[in-house]
Amino acid sequence: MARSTETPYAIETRALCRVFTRVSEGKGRVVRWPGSRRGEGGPVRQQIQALDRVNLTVHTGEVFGLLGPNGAGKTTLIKVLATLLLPTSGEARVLGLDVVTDPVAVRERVGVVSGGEVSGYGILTVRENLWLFSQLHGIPSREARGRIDELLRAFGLWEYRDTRMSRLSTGFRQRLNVARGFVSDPDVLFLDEPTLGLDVEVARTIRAHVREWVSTRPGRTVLLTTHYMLEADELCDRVAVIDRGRIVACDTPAALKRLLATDVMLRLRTTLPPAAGDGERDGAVRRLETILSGQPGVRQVSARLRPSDGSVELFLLLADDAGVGGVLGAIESTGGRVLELHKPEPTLEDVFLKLVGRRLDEGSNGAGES
Ligand SMILES: Nc1ncnc2c1ncn2[C@@H]1O[C@H](COP(=O)(O)OP(=O)(O)OP(=O)(O)O)[C@@H](O)[C@H]1O
Repeated sequence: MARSTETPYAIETRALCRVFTRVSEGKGRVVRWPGSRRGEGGPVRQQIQALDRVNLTVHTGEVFGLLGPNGAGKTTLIKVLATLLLPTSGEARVLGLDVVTDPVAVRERVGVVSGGEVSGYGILTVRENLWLFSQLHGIPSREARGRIDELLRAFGLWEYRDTRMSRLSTGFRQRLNVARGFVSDPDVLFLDEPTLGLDVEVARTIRAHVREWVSTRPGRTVLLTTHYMLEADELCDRVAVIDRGRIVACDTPAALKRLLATDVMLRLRTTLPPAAGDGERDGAVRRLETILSGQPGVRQVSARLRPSDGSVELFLLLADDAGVGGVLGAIESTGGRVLELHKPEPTLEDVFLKLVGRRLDEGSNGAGES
């Protein structure tokens, strides 16, 4: 298919689905693998709906964030868009090009960086690695040299330009990995958890570079996945919240936070009910959560035990202030004592909790397994 110059979208998906089949030993919920007999406990096939009817449009020039817990489907979406995986059904276009019928043309115009992986050759120096990638992309030598120097400086790698990659610390290898994504100056750059595990300063450098790249090179688009709220909030023009393969919300960070404008948020720290022994602590936390969920005006509760001091952190969303007294009374009735109480301004984390019903760091419990 020829490139469409009409589309204002860098990325467009319609009812995009991707299903994986996982074969595992032991008990499963779904289909028995042919050949195994009922009751034998043989291998079972499990269907995992990693992407579930995803409709998404990303405008040219946007930094667009996909925010979701582990297993939500973020990497799968990037792999489909970057033509590394075929969709099971639905449509996906990058720069107007269909990823299924026109994969080569898509690949010529996109770049992919996976923060968790380090690509490159240990035997080559930092500069040689970038040079190699520039030549694989067919960048004219002069242009490549200038760009590589720029990237070495922007990512704090200048000092190490002649050091073999194998001699670099993990953090510097990751910088090199992300810098590599910019060498070909792609029209669309997919960054899968670009700052995963990096220290705060390096993560900030990378975010600053992404911003600058998009603002100084018109027509460039970034789709990044993250489960760092701050990253999504600071860097992204728009954010799609993804959970179990589904997009549950998509808007600017500010508009997403406005979703909570009418709600009252409370963060509390309490003691555990005194009767709870070591082995019963988790049960006691869940009981407290259940009791509070039943209070008038309470829309959402999330409770977590703090291993450091055995206290309980509670996050509550209330319909209005009138529910606060009931919440405090309910905590006291369980024998718990309130140690701290805050009424904070909403963050993207709160939005996520409201939309998805659990915290981002609680994971996905297996995306859309059936
Ligand atoms: N090759 C595969 N085979 C079977 N299941 C897979 C495969 N790749 C991904 N999955 C499953 O699909 C779901 C979505 O995975 P995906 O890696 O896209 O999530 P994610 O949001 O990127 O999570 P993470 O942040 O942990 O990388 C998960 O349940 C995962 O176990």
